[in-house]
Amino acid sequence: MPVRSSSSNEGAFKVSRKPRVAVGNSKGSGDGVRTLRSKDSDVGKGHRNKRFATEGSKGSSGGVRTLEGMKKGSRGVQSRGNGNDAVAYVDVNGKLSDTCDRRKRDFKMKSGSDGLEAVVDGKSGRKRKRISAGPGMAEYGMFDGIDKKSRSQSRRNVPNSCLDSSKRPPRKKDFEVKDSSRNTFVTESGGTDKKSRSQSRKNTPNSCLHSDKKPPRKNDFGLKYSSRNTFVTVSDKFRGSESLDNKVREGKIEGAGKLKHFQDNGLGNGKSNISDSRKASLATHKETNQRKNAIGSVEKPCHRKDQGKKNFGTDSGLTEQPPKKKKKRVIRIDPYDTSNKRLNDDISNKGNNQVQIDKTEESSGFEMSKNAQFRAIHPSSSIISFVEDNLLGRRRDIEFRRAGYNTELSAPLDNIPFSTIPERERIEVPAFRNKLEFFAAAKISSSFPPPDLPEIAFAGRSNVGKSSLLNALTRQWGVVRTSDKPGLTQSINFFKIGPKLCLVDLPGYGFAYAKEEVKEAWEELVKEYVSTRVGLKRVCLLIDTKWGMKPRDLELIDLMERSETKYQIVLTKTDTVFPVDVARRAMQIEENLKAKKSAVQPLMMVSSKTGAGIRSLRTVLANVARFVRC
Ligand SMILES: Nc1nc2c(ncn2[C@@H]2O[C@H](COP(=O)(O)OP(=O)(O)OP(=O)(O)O)[C@@H](O)[C@H]2O)c(=O)[nH]1
Ligand SMILES: [Mg+2]
Repeated sequence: MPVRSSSSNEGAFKVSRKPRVAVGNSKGSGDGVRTLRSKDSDVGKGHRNKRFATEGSKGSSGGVRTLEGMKKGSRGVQSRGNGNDAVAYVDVNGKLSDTCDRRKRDFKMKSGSDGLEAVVDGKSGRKRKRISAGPGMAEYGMFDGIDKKSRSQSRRNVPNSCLDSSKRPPRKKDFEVKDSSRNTFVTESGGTDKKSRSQSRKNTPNSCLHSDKKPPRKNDFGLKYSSRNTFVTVSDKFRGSESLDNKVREGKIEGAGKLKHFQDNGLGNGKSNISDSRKASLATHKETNQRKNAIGSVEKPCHRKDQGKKNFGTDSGLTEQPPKKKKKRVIRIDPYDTSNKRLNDDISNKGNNQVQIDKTEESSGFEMSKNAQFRAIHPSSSIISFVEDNLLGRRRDIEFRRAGYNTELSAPLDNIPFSTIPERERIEVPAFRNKLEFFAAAKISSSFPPPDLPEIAFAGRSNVGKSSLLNALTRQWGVVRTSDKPGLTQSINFFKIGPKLCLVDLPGYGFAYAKEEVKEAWEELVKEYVSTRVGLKRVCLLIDTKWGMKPRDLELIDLMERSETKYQIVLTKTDTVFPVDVARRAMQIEENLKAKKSAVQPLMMVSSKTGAGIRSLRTVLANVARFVRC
C-alpha cells in the first residue's frame, strides 16, 4: 500500500527529487530494515521526489509492513507532494488523503538521491533521532557506494538498525580503523569510496541491523593505523566481517599485521586460527617473556603504551631502579594527652578532689613528661563546674553573648549578665570604685613608703599579668603601665585606692629583658618586701595558667611560708587555655599547696582580658581590707 501511494504512477503527486520515508515508533530494528528494503525498490528506480510516511507502528511490524504492504491495523501511511516533493496521505484503508495526521511529524523517512534518511521519534515532543541510509544500505543493510552529490546527506547516514529506538545509535569512533592509504575508506562490507571520506565516517556497519546484538562499542573496533584518511571498520563482534578478516590475513590492508598478531595470539575474539606449532612457539615465547619481565608479558596486550614502555626498559638492558621510598611522616601521639577530650568526659570521671594520674603507668617505671602528667590530671567535677559557670578558659564570643555579656566592652565578663543598660555597670565592691592613684615607687627597701594603709601586693614572674590585673580590678585601664615585654615593672609601685587600701605592683622575677644583676636586685627587693613589710596583708601570687608553677614561684612560696606572710594563688590568663586545662591547673596547684600553711584558699582564677573571675577576686580582696585593722 505505501508503495502504491508513493509511486509516481499514482498520479496523486509529483515525483519528488528527494524521496523521504518516515517510520514511526518502529521499535524492532528488523522491521526498520525491511521498511528500507521495500522502499529501496522505489529509490533505486530513481523516484527522487517521494516522501513516505508511516506512523503509529508501535510494534516492529507496524511501520515496516505499512511500507511493504500496509498491514491492517496500522494507523496510516502518509505521503505528501508539494512543489517538487510529492506527498501522499494514505489513511488506514489505504486511501489517499489530504489530511495530514498530527503525528506525521513524528515519523518521517526521507530518501536522498542515493540514500534514505529516516527521522525516527519515539514519541512526539521528544528529541528526534535522524538516521539515513543509502540505497545500497537499503538493499544489503549497509552503505555500499555513496554518490558524490549525496556527500552532505550521507554524512547523517546511519545504518538501518538504528531504527531500533531501544538501542543506542552507534557512534563514529565505534567503527573506525585507520589505514595508511589516503582517501580510501573500507567498511566492513568492503565497499570503498575515495570521495566519501567524511560521509563514511558517519556510517556504521551492517551488524547494527541485527537487533539481537547490542550496539558495538568503542573497544570493539578501535584499531587505528597510520594513515589519516582511510578508515577500516573492524569489529570482532561483527561476525559478518569475514571479508575484512580475510583481507587482513592476506595482508592487503596495511597495518593488518598488528591485527593479525593480535588475533594470532588469541587475544582478540579468542577464535584464532593458529597452527599447533605456532601455538607452541608462542607459548615458549610467552614463558620466556614472563621470566624476563613479568610486567612485559603479553598477557595484557591491550595496554600497548604501557607494554611498549616496559618492554623498552627491558630491551634497552636498563635495570629498573627501585623507586625511592618516600619517607612517611610519623605522627607520634602522646598516649597521655587527653587534651582533645571533652570536658564532660572529665566530669564523668571520678569526682574526688585528688589529682587522678594513671598509677599503673607511673608504677611501670615509664617516666612521663611533665606535659603528660598534666594531661593525666582528672579535675574534680566541682572545679570543672566552677570553670564552666565563670566562663573561664578559651571561649568564643558567641558563648559570652549567649550568657548575656556585652562583648563590645573590655573584659566583658566583669559585668552583670543581661544588664539592660549598655554601659558597664558600677563595680559592686565599693573599695574598688575609688580612683587608683600611684603614690610611691621603690627600688630599694629604704624607699618604701610608711605602712599607713593595709597593702595587697601582686607578685609573680615577669609578664604574668600583675600590672594588667591591677587595671582590671579597678577598671582603670592605663593607670598601671603594662607591656608584653617582660620586665617593664622594675620597681615596687604603690597605688592608693580609696582611703583604706593600698595596692602594690611588684617587679617580676624570672625571665626579663634586664641584666642579671638587676634582676637579682629585683628579686631580693621583692623577697625583702614580702617577708618584712609590716602593712602587707595579702600577697597575690600570680601564676600563668598556661605554664603553672615554676621553681622561682616555689622559692617565693617557701619564703612566705617562713615569714608567715599570707598569700593567695591567682591563676592568670585563663583565657589562653582550654577550660579543662584551667581546671587541671587548678587541681595541680591545689595539690601542691596542700601542706602550705600560709596559703589562703580558695585558689583564684582570672583573666584580665575577658574579665573572668575578676569580680570574685574583688570580693575576696575587699574582705581582706575590711577585716584588717589599719
Ligand atoms: N590574654 C591575656 N593576656 C594578658 C592577661 N593579663 C595580661 N596580659 C598580657 O600580658 C602581658 C604582660 O602583662 P603585664 O601586666 O605587663 O605583666 P606583668 O606581670 O606586669 O609584667 P612585668 O611588669 O614585666 O613583670 C601584656 O601584654 C598583657 O596584655 C590576660 O588575662 N589574658
Ligand atoms: Mg608589670
